[in-house]
Parts: sequence; C-alpha cells; structure tokens
Amino acid sequence: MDIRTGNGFDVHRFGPGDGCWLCGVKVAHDRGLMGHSDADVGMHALTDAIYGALCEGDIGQHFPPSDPQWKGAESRIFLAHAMSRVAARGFTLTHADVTLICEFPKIGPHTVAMRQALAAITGVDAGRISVKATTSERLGFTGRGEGIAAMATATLVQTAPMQPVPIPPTPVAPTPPKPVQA
Ligand SMILES: Nc1ccn([C@@H]2O[C@H](COP(=O)(O)O)[C@@H](O)[C@H]2O)c(=O)n1
Ligand SMILES: C[C@@]1(CO)OP(=O)(O)OP(=O)(O)OC[C@H]1O
Repeated sequence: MDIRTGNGFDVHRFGPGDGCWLCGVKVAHDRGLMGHSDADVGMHALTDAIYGALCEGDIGQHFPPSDPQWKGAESRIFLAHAMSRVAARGFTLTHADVTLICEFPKIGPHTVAMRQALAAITGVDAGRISVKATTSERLGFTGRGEGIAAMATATLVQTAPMQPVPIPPTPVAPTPPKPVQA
C-alpha cells in the first residue's frame, strides 16, 4: 500500500485589518494578515503539505503570486485544487494536522469551526482533521506579534490504481564547445 506524508509551512505578516482568515474562519483581531490572496496561512500550509505528499510542487507553482488572477483569492480555491489532484492520483486524504503559531489571536475557541471548515472543503471527516495552536513564548517574529506561522502534515493513502505521473526531465546545461585543436 502506498502511504504518503507531506509537510507544509507558511508565514504571513500582520497589517491593517479587523481579523484574519485562518483555516477557513475569519477570526476577529485588531489586525489582518497581508498576502496576495486572503493570506489564510493555515490553509496554505495544509495545501502545501498535500502537494508535498503528491510530489507535485508547491502552492506558488500552481498559483503564482505574480498572477493577478489570484489577487485577493479565497484560499479554499488552492486547497480544493490540491484535493482534486489527490483524487486524480488515486489517493485519499486520511489525516491532516495543522499548527498555528502566534501569541494572538487566541485560536482555541475557533478550532472546532476551523476543523469543520477544512472538512467541508476537503470532503474529509472533521474527526480526521486536527487544528491546534502554540505561542512561541514571545520569542521571534511570532512572539513579537509581527505575523503568524503555520505548519501542517497531510497523510495520503492510495485507494485507487496509481496513475502514472511523468517526471519532468532534468534541465541539462548546454555542452560547451570542444576547444579547436591547433
Ligand atoms: N494563539 C494561540 C496560542 C496558544 N493557544 C493555546 O494555548 C496553549 C498554551 O500555549 P503555549 O504556547 O504556552 O504552549 C496552547 O496549547 C493552545 O491550546 C491558543 O489557543 N492560541
Ligand atoms: C497563495 C498565493 C497566491 O498567489 O499568494 P499569497 O497569499 O501571498 O500566499 P503565499 O503563502 O505566499 O503563497 C503564494 C501564492 O501561491
């Protein structure tokens, strides 16, 4: 049986605003998170964990921050795309674990809603999706309240015949011309 694990990590800085999108829930706060999209740092980390398990690159390769199409986009679009790749490759997401790292806002009161939001997007039972939080003991950029970091792990199990995935050829540097013999 093919069982895969992927990890994801993301950071977004605080800026002006009245709350942060975190794992699909708008959490009231005296600031917001800045990004090209809605800056849902938890959902980005989970999306990257799924791409990682599939060995299919990262969120920025699928949704380039240089592409105006994704400006202000809801991060559910990115997670839904990663899940479409899971299905296309014959896998099932069996477990996900997201950790949000910040002093504020406090995440605990929102974890049930976050798990339900991620469950609705992924189609996975909320009992298989974990969201938790930690501070960094006031150390570093999260400790100073400059932004929020998120880590995620995703576990995939192959449940349908694997579809072959072509591995792109390794770029080959052009062979330098041989020196002309005198
Ligand atoms: N933004 C946060 C950070 C932490 N929590 C909860 O508080 C507990 C204690 O945090 P430590 O960093 O001191 O371990 C943590 O286990 C979380 O339950 C939170 O809700 N929101
Ligand atoms: C999500 C994308 C979409 O353009 O932009 P950001 O919201 O800036 O988020 P990031 O975590 O930096 O990932 C890169 C992009 O794919």
